Amino acid sequence: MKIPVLLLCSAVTLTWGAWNEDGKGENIWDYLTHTNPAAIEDQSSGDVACDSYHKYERDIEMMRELGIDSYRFSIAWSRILPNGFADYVNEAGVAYYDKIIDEILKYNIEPMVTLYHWDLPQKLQEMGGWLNPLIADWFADYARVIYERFGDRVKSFITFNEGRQICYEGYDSTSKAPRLNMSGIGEYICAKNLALAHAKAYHIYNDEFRPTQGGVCGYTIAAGSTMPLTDSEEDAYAVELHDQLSWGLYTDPIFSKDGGFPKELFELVAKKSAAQGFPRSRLTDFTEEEKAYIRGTSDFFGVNHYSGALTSFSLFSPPSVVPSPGDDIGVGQTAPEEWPQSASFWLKQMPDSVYIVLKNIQRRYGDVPIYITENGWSTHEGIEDEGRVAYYRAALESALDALDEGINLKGYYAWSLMDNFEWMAGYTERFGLYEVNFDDPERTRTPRKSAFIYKQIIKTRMIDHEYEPESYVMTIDEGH
Ligand SMILES: C[C@H]1O[C@@H](Oc2ccc([N+](=O)[O-])cc2)[C@H](O)[C@@H](O)[C@H]1O
Repeated sequence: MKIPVLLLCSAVTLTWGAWNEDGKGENIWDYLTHTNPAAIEDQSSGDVACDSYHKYERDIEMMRELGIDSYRFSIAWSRILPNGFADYVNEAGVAYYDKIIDEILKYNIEPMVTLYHWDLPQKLQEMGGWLNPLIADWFADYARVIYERFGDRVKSFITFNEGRQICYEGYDSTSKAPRLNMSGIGEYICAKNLALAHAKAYHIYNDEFRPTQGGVCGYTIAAGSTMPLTDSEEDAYAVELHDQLSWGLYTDPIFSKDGGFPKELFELVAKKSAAQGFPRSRLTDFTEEEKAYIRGTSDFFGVNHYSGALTSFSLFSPPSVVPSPGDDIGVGQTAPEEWPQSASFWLKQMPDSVYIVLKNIQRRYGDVPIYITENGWSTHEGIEDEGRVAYYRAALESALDALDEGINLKGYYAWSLMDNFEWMAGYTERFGLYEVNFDDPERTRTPRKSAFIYKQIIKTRMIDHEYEPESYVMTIDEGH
């Protein structure tokens, strides 16, 4: 089957580097890597990383080599508002993103801009970060600046990248900055504040900017493909609870018919909280007014999808007596040995996984327009990346199966254009179509085998399993 033109094939990266240049303020990842380098697997930081800040011309050349038609990137809040507050706008930061946007548009590459990809200005963290309800207004002020400065040219905005990774990993575990483990409380407070922040940013776009700018504004979560371990009713319910916690907590308030948090999860947390002696539930409900304000505030459903697992109550082993979101649902997961393993412990290649996740989203929210805003595979260093090639071919085939069944899939973004600072894993896991040499001050980029395969898929709109690159020399095709 030929890939329809509506399925864009594009690549994505974060713009790391120049951490303290041209007026940028400190963010929570700068703070974490500088104050606690041991927290990062290779004790590295994003100070220079792939250095997109200085190498953006080469990056755009790579986009043209691949022939992509859209580029998703995030804006660093503290590059635009160094302290997080909108009283002062850093014009040098605005100028940097202006250059990228203008330059990619010249080559007919559409920007898709994420407002928040985990890099909170450190000053705001010191005021409680996503646990402080005032942050909804701080984020809305920031969003307004972004629409004002870039919305004349950017027609696709995403408010948040991955609610759960912001809230659970940052505030209920130590696996992402700011690493505040608030035992079954942090994630739920953060989730509520995030939903309100998103809704405010959406309403501002919708009311003040959409009438003249005419773009779209959406939300992106991470969702794995969950399948029941057995065909028992219990395991089907385990899948439902797992999806409620890992993404429904963030998307039901926006996309479900009635709004608000997922019902079963909400009731379970209330019951568990009472049994644990809490005088009130650890998950505080929205008011009816808030529910109505949040419901319907997304023009599309963005999903970052990588992996999947088999799910069951029988696989759960209680970690400890300390309250936690995982303990609230009591569901465990496993992935069979035979599924290919990437360089990341959490990423295995589940058969038909893109199809399964898209069907799960459709079952939950109907025919909402969906963008796969990230999808990719990690390897270690090296440009021979057969694992990534196999992964992309299978993922795109699985997306085509979903399209065939009428799933409203609008676009596909590969993660990532090039290797980058991979959070707690530092530079030990590589996701790039292009390899970056982090030992080289020039941060030379070299196309991997997967870059040639991806280019061929974009060019022919076909997935040809026999295709091999003729050489490892990349050129820009006419018209790009
Ligand atoms: C590799 C990219 O991962 C994205 O985040 C995740 C992390 C984990 C899962 N998961 O299903 O377990 C999904 C998405 C992140 O947005 C990006 O920055 C990269 O780190």
